[in-house]
Order: sequence, then structure tokens, then C-alpha cells
Amino acid sequence: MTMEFTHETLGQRVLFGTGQAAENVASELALLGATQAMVIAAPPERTLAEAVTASIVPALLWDEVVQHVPADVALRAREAAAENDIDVILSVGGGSTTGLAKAVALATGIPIVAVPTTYAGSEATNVWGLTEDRTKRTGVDGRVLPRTVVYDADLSKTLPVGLSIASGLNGLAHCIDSLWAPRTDPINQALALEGARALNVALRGIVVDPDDIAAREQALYGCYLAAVSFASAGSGLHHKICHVLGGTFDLPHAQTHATVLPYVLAFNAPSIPELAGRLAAALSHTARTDGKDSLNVSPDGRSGAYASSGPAMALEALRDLYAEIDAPLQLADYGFTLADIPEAAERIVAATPASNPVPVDVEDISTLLANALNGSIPAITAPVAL
Ligand SMILES: NC(=O)C1=CN([C@@H]2O[C@H](COP(=O)(O)OP(=O)(O)OC[C@H]3O[C@@H](n4cnc5c(N)ncnc54)[C@H](O)[C@@H]3O)[C@@H](O)[C@H]2O)C=CC1
Ligand SMILES: O=C(O)/C=C\C(=O)CC(=O)O
Repeated sequence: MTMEFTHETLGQRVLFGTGQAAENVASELALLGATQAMVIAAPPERTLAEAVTASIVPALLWDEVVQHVPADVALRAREAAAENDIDVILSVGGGSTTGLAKAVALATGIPIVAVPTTYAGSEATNVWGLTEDRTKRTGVDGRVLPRTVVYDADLSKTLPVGLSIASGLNGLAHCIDSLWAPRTDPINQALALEGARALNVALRGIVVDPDDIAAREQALYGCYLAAVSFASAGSGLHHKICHVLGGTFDLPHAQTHATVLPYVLAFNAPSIPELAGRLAAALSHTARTDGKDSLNVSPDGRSGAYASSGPAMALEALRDLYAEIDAPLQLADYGFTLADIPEAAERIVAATPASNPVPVDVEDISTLLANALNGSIPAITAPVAL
């Protein structure tokens, strides 16, 4: 099989160290020559933000953070940045906080130093999102890619287990969607599969002991790889579904990603059997912690022990993980209703990339959403042609 692709790697500094966020933030701000910072942190993350900003330059604290970044919230933050001569934005929080920092950077070009406290991964992408008139718009712009990411596993220890699981599955969704997204290639697939392996190990560890720092570190490592693969491969069907559910129906981001993922995998996996086999290996509960494949799958996934049954194995492995970590399974739990399906399906089909490995129509998406509404993941029954 020949290989031909164009791959772009984003330039970013990553400082990874448990218990080292304050020190790393101070040194990164000094490196940027910052004189006046805007520290964006939502009220619940204020204590975390104070801990990591104890020894930095003068700072304006901004705490109006709203999920999916409503346009009016972004406007107020941009005005505050301009009025206060801000020359660096420091975000301390989840994807919503990073997202607001990106909205300011998009308009001003001010560099961001991101300190993530969830596993959403926004800190490692050049993707921005803004919501207005019940519609979430996303775009790609180099100005929003944080200059530096400071990862510190201590900061996610306070994330409740349920949210840790949902957020980690948001990361896993980046990995899985990257296997078929518009710019998928062997490099971002490799990053995505290693990200999936790390997140699988991490989430199983966090449910057993939320204070397990090694598991929290694996989660951050996995979510970074997930985000890098997603930024490179682009938004596939899964992200398009979640953007409609979040932007138009205001469903919670991480929980929506977590809930929808198995349904999208069941839909697309039969069309990517080799990659699905490698995904099954990555998600195996016997996956090795040293990153080496514990199952017999060849580099191109074709001649492995179960490449021919890869799609069913991948779905089974994902279900096994979901059962073990008590993952969310139905959209009804988050306010989505049967009456919402027609509008959602129309919007999703209009947004889905033509490159999706399975063509989608309104009927397919309505069925997928109806299954996700009530928590019935379809089995993969169709024979897979190799
Ligand atoms: N542009 C991109 O590449 C990406 C953007 N996003 C965006 O990020 C947003 C969702 O981000 P999430 O992180 O899922 O949610 P979030 O940032 O809204 O946080 C969820 C909740 O967790 C709390 N929280 C955060 N860190 C905590 C901690 N360490 N301890 C205790 N509580 C904590 C927050 O206060 C909030 O109540 C969405 O708007 C989504 O569109 C998400 C992924 C990628
Ligand atoms: O859906 C995701 O997890 C990734 C991208 C976005 O959420 C886009 C955004 O709103 O920032």
C-alpha cells in the first residue's frame, strides 16, 4: 500500500510536571516578556488560579466564563483586555476558560499561556468556537493556539470523578474522530491511537482512585495527544454532532461527547476495519502501560489476529471501558428530547464533511440520535469486507 499525505505540525511549548505549575507559569510569562496579564478563571477554579499565579506580573482577574463561549461574553472579555493593556492571557480552567482566552486572542493576537484543569484538550488546538443565535461557529486560526501549555496533574485532582470520566471521553472522542476526519493521515492516527491507549488506562485508574497521580498524568498526556491529533485531522462526524447538540440545544459539552461517541463509532467503524482493529488493541483492558501493542495487529492493521473483526472488537472494547467507568449513555439525561431530533438531524447533515467514510442522510442521523437519546448502542452486525 502506498502512502501519500500532507501533514502539518503545530508549534507549541509544553511544560509537564506535577506540582510545578506555579513555577512553570512564572518562567513562561518571563520568557514572553509579559508586563500585564489577564488571568481568566471561572469562580470554581479561583483557588487553583491563585495558587498558580502567586508570583507573576500584575494581573487582571476575569471570571465571566460560560460554556460554548457566547459571543456577548467574548465581547466583554475583549473590551477588558483592550482597556487594561493586557500583553498575555493566562487561562486556568477547563475548555470553556481556554475557549474564552481564545476568543480574546482571535481578536487581539495576544499570546495565551494555558493551564488546563480538565481533559478537554482545547489548549493544544488552533480551533476556536463562538456561539450566537443558537449556532456554534468554529474556525481555525493560528492566533488562538496557546503559546505554551502548562500541565500539572495536581490541578485536575479536584475534578469530580463523573466529570473526569466525561472529560476524558471528550479526549477519547478527539482520538476516535481523528481516525476518519477530513485531514486524517498516518501521523495523526498514530497520535490518536496512543492517546486512546493512555486515556483508557487513565480513566480505569481514576475510577479506582481519583487521587492516583499516575492516572491523572496519563489522562493529561492522553488528552494532549488527543487534541493534537484532532487539530491535525479536523472535525469529523462526531464533532459536528456534538457542536449542534451543544450550540443549538445547550447540552453540556463533555457529557455530550461521552454519550454520543459509541453511536458514532458503531456507525463509522465498519468502513475503517484496519484502524478499528488498532483502536480495539488500544482500548483493550490489557493494554500495556509502556505503549507497546499488546495484541497481534500489524503496523497497517491488516494481518493482525482480529483485523477482520476490528469494528466489532473496537465497539466491544469501548463498551467494556464504558461499563467499567460508568460512563454516560443517554442524551435524555442531559435535556435532549425526541422533539429535538428533526432540527438536530438537519443541522448535523448540513455540517458533516463529505469525506465521512459512510455517507450520511437525515434518516441515518435521526436513528443515531434516537438510539443515543435512550441509550441503546447498536451492535455491529454487518459483515466487514476487507
Ligand atoms: N477549541 C477546542 O479545541 C476545544 C474546545 N472545547 C470547548 O471547551 C468547552 C468545554 O470544556 P470542559 O472542560 O468540558 O468544561 P468546562 O470548562 O465548562 O468545565 C466544566 C466544569 O468543571 C469545572 N472544573 C474545571 N476544572 C475543574 C477542576 N480541576 N476541579 C473542579 N472543577 C473543575 C468548571 O468550573 C465547570 O463547572 C466547550 O465550550 C467546548 O466547546 C473543548 C474541547 C476542544
Ligand atoms: O468539540 C470539541 O471538543 C472540539 C472543538 C470545539 O469544541 C470547538 C469550540 O467550541 O471551541
